[in-house]
Amino acid sequence: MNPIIRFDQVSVAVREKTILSNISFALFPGEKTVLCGKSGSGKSSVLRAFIGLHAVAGGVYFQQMQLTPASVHTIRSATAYIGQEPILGAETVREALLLPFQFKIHRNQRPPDARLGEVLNRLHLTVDILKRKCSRISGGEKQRIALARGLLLGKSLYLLDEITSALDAESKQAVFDVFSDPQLTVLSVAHDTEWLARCDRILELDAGRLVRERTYGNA
Ligand SMILES: Nc1ncnc2c1ncn2[C@@H]1O[C@H](COP(=O)(O)OP(=O)(O)OP(=O)(O)O)[C@@H](O)[C@H]1O
Repeated sequence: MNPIIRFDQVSVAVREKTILSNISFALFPGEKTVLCGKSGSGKSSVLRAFIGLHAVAGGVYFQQMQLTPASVHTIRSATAYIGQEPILGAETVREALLLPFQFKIHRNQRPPDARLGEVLNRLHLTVDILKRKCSRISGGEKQRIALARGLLLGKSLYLLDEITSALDAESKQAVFDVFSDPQLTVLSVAHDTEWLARCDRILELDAGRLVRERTYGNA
């Protein structure tokens, strides 16, 4: 089986400062992997490197395809990247959810309202949020709306940056339930021990280096 994500000796430098150093790992279909480590250790940079937001030295691969200026669009289209403060790109939540379906490639997949409600409920949100302004919803709500958009598009690869840190217990459980789906592959950043316990693998970073790989409970 080929990995969905592979980093082969990846380094990233921003303005001559090395922020990732020689990172190698692979993520296989259906796996849930979490990056942990101190603040500033490079966790979010790993996610950003995968979607081409950093210039990288070394190889970043999606399936067998290397990340290059020519492939970056394909990689982004296949991935649901949920950053700490997602930009939803629309005025209302309904518009944000339907935004990708305006484009030709997804036009005939436009979900009916019932489907929007179903996905929102799965994430412990109600349909009332559809008419709210994106500028007036919380960071945790924005992340769940970005997640809902990924689910509506049928994406199977999720890059999640601290998506449970701002959530109450019920919303967090809803997110856990969504990602208990064995079809979904997840590369996440988290500190939350409950999230770590649900992941197959924990990659620990320290000062931009991958220093340890373990499963929960195995120190
Ligand atoms: N665009 C950038 N320009 C300059 N420095 C950057 C940039 N992006 C990241 N860095 C630096 O790279 C290092 C790693 O940042 P990163 O956001 O990946 O850390 P993190 O482990 O995710 O931190 P946190 O847990 O606080 O979110 C930090 O020192 C950060 O200041």
